[in-house]
This record gives sequence, structure tokens and C-alpha cells, in this order.
Amino acid sequence: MTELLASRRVSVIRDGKTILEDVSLSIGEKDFITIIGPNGAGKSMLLKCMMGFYAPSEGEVVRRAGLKIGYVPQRLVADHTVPISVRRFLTLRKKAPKAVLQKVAQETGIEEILQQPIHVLSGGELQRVLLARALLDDPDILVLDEPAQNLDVTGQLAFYKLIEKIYAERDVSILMVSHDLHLVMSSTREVVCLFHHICCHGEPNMVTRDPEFISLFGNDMARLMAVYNHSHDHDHTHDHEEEGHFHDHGDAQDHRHDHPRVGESHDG
Ligand SMILES: Nc1ncnc2c1ncn2[C@@H]1O[C@H](COP(=O)(O)OP(=O)(O)OP(=O)(O)O)[C@@H](O)[C@H]1O
Repeated sequence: MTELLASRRVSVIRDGKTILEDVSLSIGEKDFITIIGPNGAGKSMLLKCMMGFYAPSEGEVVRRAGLKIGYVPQRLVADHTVPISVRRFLTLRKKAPKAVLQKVAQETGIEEILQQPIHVLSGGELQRVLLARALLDDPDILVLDEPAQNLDVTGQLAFYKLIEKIYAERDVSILMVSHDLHLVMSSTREVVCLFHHICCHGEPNMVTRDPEFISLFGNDMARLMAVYNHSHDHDHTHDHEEEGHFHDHGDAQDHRHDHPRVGESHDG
């Protein structure tokens, strides 16, 4: 596997607080990695370090020479006082050839709204515009930070379907933070469960049986994943979790500690 981007033993300490601790993560060609974890776990910080927005306190981030990264943030706060069209917004940072803009607009389904002022768009339309912007430069990796967080369920489904289509049709790797793992289970090759450090990682159906995953997300989430996995893969094996069979995930099992469940507050 050709490595495109990697964090090696990255730690981030800010104001005396450990935000990331010893995080090693490698993204290769055609990878689809979904990062999950509770609020404040350091997921966005990890993405920002990997994109070079923040320097780690310890460890390093390595990128293949000439690597192109396309970034899709959680949302765009459109400024009502500066009414610019979608087309103008897309070419603000860098001019794109007309044919490329047209192709990406078609791919993301925003052809009809290219002339519209950006501040009148719906949440779903805005996210597609942000996705289009990230694709304009033909990136090697798409980095998405909870891209469907502000959409309703129908919007989320549509957006993740679009991501999966882009992943299937393009030569691109995906690194995404998402709370909606059940919606991207079928494409996700590797799930990374982060709570400042990597608690567990692996294929989605393996991770959901991991005690660390269950401690963070609870059994309900693990069962929800199992249901989705079942319907996607038609895997008719019975639920080993009930029997207490878990996979070995190396040294992460050596440390036992209590995690806050998702939705519970914590001080980091
Ligand atoms: N530049 C910074 N300086 C100091 N602390 C920061 C900085 N950026 C983030 N933090 C802190 O690091 C912790 C992790 O933040 P981060 O945004 O990475 O979490 P997250 O896992 O993405 O959370 P959420 O799911 O809520 O988006 C938080 O406590 C946050 O306040």
C-alpha cells in the first residue's frame, strides 16, 4: 500500500491539556477511514494536525510529496452582507477551468444552483457546494469533518450516498470524522475510535464488538451497527457479542479505563 498521509506518535498539548496522545494513523491510496469518538475527543484536532493547520507538540505528520488534500468542514457560515454566487464562491481561492467546474458541479448535483447567492442555500445544498469546492483540485485525499452534522436524516443519507459515489468513482481516499458510522458502514474500510488516544480500530463490524467501543458508545450503538451491517453484507453469522467474543486489538487492551459515553459530558 502506498502511504499518502500519516501521523506518527502525534501528541498535542495545549494550555496544559492533552488533546491528542501518541496517535499514529496512516492513510493509503483508496483508503476509507472513519474516525468516531465523543465530543471533545480531539477528532477535529487530529484532522487539523494531519492537514498541517496545527503543529503537533510531539511526533510528526508525514505527507507524500505533492499530496493534494480537499477539506470539507462541518458547515459554512455564509455572510449575508456579502452576497456572492455559488460559482464565484467556488473560484474565490483558486480559478478552476470551466470544464472542471462543470464536471464537479454535475458530480455533486449543484449545476442548478451555480448562479444562486450562497446565503440562500439550504444546509444540504451548502454541504454539496463545500464538497464541490474540495473536489475542484482533484484531491488525493478528501478530509471531511462531520460533514452531515447539521443536516436532517434525509439530508444525511443523501450526503453520505454522494460521498460513497465519489469514493467509488474517483481515485481518492477518504478520511472522515462522523457520528453516523451506521450510514457509512458499507464503504468504511477502517474505523478509528478516538478518545485523545486511539482506543480501538479495525473493520467496522470488528470494532463494534470491541469492549473499548462498547464502553464509549454503549451496547445500543453496537447493536445498531450490527443491524446495518447485517442488511448491507447479508452476513448471517449470529451475534458473538452476546457470547463475549471480542477481537484482539493489541496494546489498546492493556489499558483499562472508564470513558464517558457519547452524549455524556466530560472535562476531557
Ligand atoms: N487551538 C486550541 N487550543 C486549545 N485547545 C483546543 C484548541 N483546539 C481544540 N482545543 C480543545 O481540544 C479538545 C478537543 O477538541 P476537538 O475540536 O478536536 O474535539 P472533537 O472530538 O472534534 O469534538 P466534537 O465532536 O465536539 O467536534 C477540546 O477540549 C477543545 O476545547
